[in-house]
Amino acid sequence: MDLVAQAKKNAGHRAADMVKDGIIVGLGTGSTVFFAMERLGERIKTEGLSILGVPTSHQTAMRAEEYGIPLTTLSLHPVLDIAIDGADQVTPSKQMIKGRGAAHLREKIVADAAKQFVVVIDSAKEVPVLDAAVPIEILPFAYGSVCKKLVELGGEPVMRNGVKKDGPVISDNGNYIFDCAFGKVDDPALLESAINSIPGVLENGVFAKMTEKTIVIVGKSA
Ligand SMILES: O=C[C@H](O)[C@H](O)[C@H](O)COP(=O)(O)O
Repeated sequence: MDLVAQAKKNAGHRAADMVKDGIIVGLGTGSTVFFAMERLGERIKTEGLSILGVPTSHQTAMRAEEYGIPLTTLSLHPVLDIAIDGADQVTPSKQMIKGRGAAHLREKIVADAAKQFVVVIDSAKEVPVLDAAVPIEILPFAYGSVCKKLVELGGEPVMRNGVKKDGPVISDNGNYIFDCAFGKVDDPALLESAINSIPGVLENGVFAKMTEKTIVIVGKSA
């Protein structure tokens, strides 16, 4: 396992070890949170840990099945005790950009529903200022008018295309994903609200308003 994967595993396992018996856990999407889920699966088998997970993507639901983590829904459990998730960039004030895997719409819903948001990263994700392109989930019907408004906001929206599929990535919710560069983001909360105020935007990957309940775990590789 390379050093980055070791750091991700360390972060994921530390987050999973924070999980107490009998709680409801939001399960994010991505390579780092999958290490947390792997460890939760081990704890279920070896310690008899009893939890229910709320998955944020089809892939996470499949991984949960593989690791033996029982699942529930937000309709049955609208309040979660904890959500564990990865991120693409995180600042010292715990504002972040997420959505490399196009799962940020459900991830933000699940994080918002959780009392505590535990973010697991390796040190390459730590940045002084957010500057990555912001993933934005857009209703296909509205992508033209939304892109025009994003340009007016100072962004450069680029449709995310499939790797082993021609044409646009279609999210788990049936929508398009655009990656929109804004350069350095001086006020992430303002940008998050401005993007979401455009009709046709379902959600964007700036997570700037959950800092109080957020704990960031930066994994170590040794
Ligand atoms: O849509 C994907 C998510 O926001 C991921 O949590 C994020 O991209 C981090 O993924 P990874 O842990 O694989 O770097």
